[in-house]
Amino acid sequence: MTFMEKLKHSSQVNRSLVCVGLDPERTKLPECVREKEHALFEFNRAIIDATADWVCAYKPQAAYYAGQNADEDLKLTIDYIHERAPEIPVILDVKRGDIGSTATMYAKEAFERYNADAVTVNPYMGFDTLKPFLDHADKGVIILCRTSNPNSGDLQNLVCGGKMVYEHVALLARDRWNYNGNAALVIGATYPEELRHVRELCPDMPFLVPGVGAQGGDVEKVVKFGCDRTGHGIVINSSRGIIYADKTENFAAGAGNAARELRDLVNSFRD
Ligand SMILES: O=C(O)c1cc(=O)[nH]c(=O)n1[C@@H]1O[C@H](COP(=O)(O)O)[C@@H](O)[C@H]1O
Repeated sequence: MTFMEKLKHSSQVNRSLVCVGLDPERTKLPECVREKEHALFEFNRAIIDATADWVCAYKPQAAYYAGQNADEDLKLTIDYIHERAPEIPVILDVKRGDIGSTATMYAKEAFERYNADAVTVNPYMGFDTLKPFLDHADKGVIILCRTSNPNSGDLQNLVCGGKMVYEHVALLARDRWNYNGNAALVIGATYPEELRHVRELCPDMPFLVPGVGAQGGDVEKVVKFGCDRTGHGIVINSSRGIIYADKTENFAAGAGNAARELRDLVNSFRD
């Protein structure tokens, strides 16, 4: 199955548009797992077991593993998702972007070394830096368009050629870059009007929408403005809001409840 097929299937089977972000920080883990060998993986494993019925995707952010000298925990985590919940796609969040020869190695890292189903990429350097990812027709390539952070407008809202930079990205991703039908966009939940606008520009593209939970994005607006005409088309990511919902040894049950509650809240706003 391709990433796009897998995502459609998982969101239907679990009736969910929710993605759990697996961004564990060692100092924030409950004491009962913090001292274990492969503590980040052990934490993730319990979270995956507790949330697998409520989500359409998982999204580990690679910096949490690279920055804490825990690449092996990332590999163990992705392998575990494929084994425990093979219908749920894994989005490896790395936001890569570099010249073609280097990007080819980044694509190998994401799709061969880590066996991810999709990857996040940065379009700043242009098409030739995205092509090594887009050439993998079975994998999803999720392109930063209008990001959730406070200063995302510094560059993304600049007007050139009569359009804002993020609008150019959306149109390129919809048309020229989507030759394999595997392109998607990142639009932050913190910018609902931009989300509505990009949905108008790109009626059929999937969007990864981070920024609910810890960053305060409005879930109702995300659903109302972001869903496509079939009531799908968005993957709403929450990381800290789910994985740290309960900071005690009951963390996994807390994460399971938080994921189910977010799924139900999202579904309550769907037509
Ligand atoms: O590509 C992303 O996932 C991403 C894009 C963006 O615009 N904003 C954003 O927060 N993210 C990621 O989404 C996650 C958000 O985490 P929480 O704020 O804890 O839910 C982190 O892994 C971020 O790196």
